[in-house]
Order: sequence, then C-alpha cells, then structure tokens
Amino acid sequence: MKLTQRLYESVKEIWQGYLEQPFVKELAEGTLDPAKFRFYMIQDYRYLLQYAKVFALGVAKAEDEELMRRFACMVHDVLDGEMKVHKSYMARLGITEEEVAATKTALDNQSYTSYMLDEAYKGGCLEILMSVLACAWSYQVIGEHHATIPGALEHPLYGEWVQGYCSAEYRASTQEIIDCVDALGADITPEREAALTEIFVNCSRYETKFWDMAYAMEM
Ligand SMILES: Cc1ncc(CO)c(N)n1
Repeated sequence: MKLTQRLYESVKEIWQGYLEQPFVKELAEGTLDPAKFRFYMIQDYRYLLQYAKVFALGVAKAEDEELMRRFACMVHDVLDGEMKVHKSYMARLGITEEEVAATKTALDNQSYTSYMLDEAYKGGCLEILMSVLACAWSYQVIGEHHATIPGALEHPLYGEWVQGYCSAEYRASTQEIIDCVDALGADITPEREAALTEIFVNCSRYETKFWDMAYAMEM
C-alpha cells in the first residue's frame, strides 16, 4: 500500500464530514448565501498566497534540480492555475485587489497558514508536501463529489467553482503532489510516517475550521 493510501485512511472520517459542512453542502445545492461566498473568496485568495509560499519553500529546500522544478510547477499551478477561478470570481463579485489587500486575514485562516508555513520551515520536502496535501486533495474530492449533484456544474454562481475543482487540470496538479509524496515517502520509518500523518491530520482538521469560518463569516 502506498503512503498516500495509508494517509487517506487516517482522515477518511474527517473528509467525509466536509460534505456535511453547511458551506460545502449549500454550495453544491446552489443555496449558499452569496455574501458568505464573497467572504470566503477574499479569505481563500489570501490563503492561497500563503499556500503558494509553502511550495516555494520546496523550491528552496529541494536538493536536486528535478524536484526543484516540480515544486516550481506547483507554485505556478496555484498562482496561475487555481487562482484563475478566484480572479474570475473577483471580477464577477466586484472584489478589487485593493479590497483583498485591505481585508484582514481571519483568525482560523491565519492559524492554518501559520501552521503550514511553520511545518514547512522546520521540515524537509516531505513535511512541505504534507502541509499542502490535505488542501489540494480534499478540494478535488469535494469538486468531484459536487460534480455528481444535479445542477451543481451548471449553477450560475457556483458552477464555475465546481468546474474548477473537478477539472482535468486541477486533478493533474493534485496527482503531481500525490506522486511526489509516494516517491519521497517510499522508504520512511514508522516514526517518520507517524509524524507526517500528524501534519496531514492537523491540516485536515484546519480545513473543517476553514469551512466553518466561511459559513459563519467569522473574522
Ligand atoms: C482553505 C483551502 N484549502 C484548500 C484549497 C485548495 O487548494 C483552497 N483553495 N483553500
């Protein structure tokens, strides 16, 4: 069994819970309050800028050129791939870059990104990948789930979000991270695996908090 398969087993229940989160559920059903989505977009934009920096630490810490290039691609996938959807929503919702810059980072958002960056600064390439794996992968799971909900892909406001996270492009960028984890983590000790699993589980728990924060529009 690959490392990522064992990791998945350790968060299955937490991830199952995402689909029951009111924000996630109402987004799929198309009933989510647009004001909550607008709040989320601004916070998530700020989140993604920090998330991109976690990958950038991989560029800085990688020992070989091939791995450096992979991390550089991951930075690019966030800034010019995933964030295309955010930029499109910003235009649609009338969110300016000035508003994003002037908005404070909500506490749960700050805690989550500080945690990821802390693990990334302290650790090596596997810890860096572990800090981003739950984010990338769980959104793919949610996107692919939502694509099966009738009308979710065609929803006038939320359809674009669902399309983005179930797209072939997004799946490829997530697979790149998964493959990298399995390659680097092939021969690790059980102690190292336990420490990495803890990061993965913690990030999965932070994801729950992020969805709650967005629904409550809690600063
Ligand atoms: C909070 C959060 N987690 C994960 C993703 C997916 O990258 C995202 N955009 N935002």
